[in-house]
Amino acid sequence: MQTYNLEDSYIVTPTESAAITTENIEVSYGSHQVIYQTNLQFPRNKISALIGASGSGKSTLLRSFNRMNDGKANVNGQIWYRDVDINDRKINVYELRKHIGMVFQRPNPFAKSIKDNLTFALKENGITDKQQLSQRTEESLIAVSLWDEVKDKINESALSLSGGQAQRLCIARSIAMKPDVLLLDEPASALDPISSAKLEETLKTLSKNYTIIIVTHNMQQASRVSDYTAFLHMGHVIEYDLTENIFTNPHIQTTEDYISGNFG
Ligand SMILES: Nc1ncnc2c1ncn2[C@@H]1O[C@H](COP(=O)(O)OP(=O)(O)OP(=O)(O)O)[C@@H](O)[C@H]1O
Repeated sequence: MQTYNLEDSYIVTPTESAAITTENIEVSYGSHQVIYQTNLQFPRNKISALIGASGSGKSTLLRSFNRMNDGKANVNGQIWYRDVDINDRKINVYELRKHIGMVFQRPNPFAKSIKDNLTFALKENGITDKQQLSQRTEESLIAVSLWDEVKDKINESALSLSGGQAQRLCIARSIAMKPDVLLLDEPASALDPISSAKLEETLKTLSKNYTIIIVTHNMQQASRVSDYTAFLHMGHVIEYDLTENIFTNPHIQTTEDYISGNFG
């Protein structure tokens, strides 16, 4: 692979107000540093994509935003969410994750009914009113365009759903808790193209009410779905800009080479 100057970067500050701002974030697994000096602002109610070759650090960076690296990696620097540094060790991680939810690569519904998948965490958080539980269930399923597909089998096992439906259920499960921010780590990589397209539509709709940060390997997906894109290379954010600019008019050679398929 061609050697690039990793200090060469082009990072914009979005004009919209930020939901999450990182300040000098660095992440290491033991002595292996995998994220370097990251300063990014992720705007509210927009979709931001993290792209880059395998091993560039996308998932590691994403996982810092709701403390999923705790116990695995050292994260230094600040991550601001509503004037709170969520990287502060004193933060209640359980509470934090009610505000910043995460959906993983493989759909992982609980082996419970569709309804129980959605109400489980709500009940754990003290919501017991049946009408309220039903309303949240319906709202969350409508938000991910799953309600019409499952409304007649809400008490059946979630394990009977297709991969695409199960992934949308997992997103519904996250938003049932009414978070602000949704982190998605390659949510479509295990889905067929039709389910993947449906998921992209869902994300677009959800971005009216949620801030979404998505890791994706799929550049077409990033260009279709996201408003902003950060390109990572060997743990460095090389370029961060409006998605349209990244894909049509990148400022840095490394970005251009990556998006034109010259490596990765
Ligand atoms: N739990 C871990 N322990 C040690 N090293 C890890 C761990 N997770 C990731 N790494 C290392 O951190 C670096 C970045 O990995 P990460 O998974 O964040 O990259 P990525 O860009 O998301 O890759 P991919 O697209 O393949 O998922 C890699 O060198 C990887 O081997």
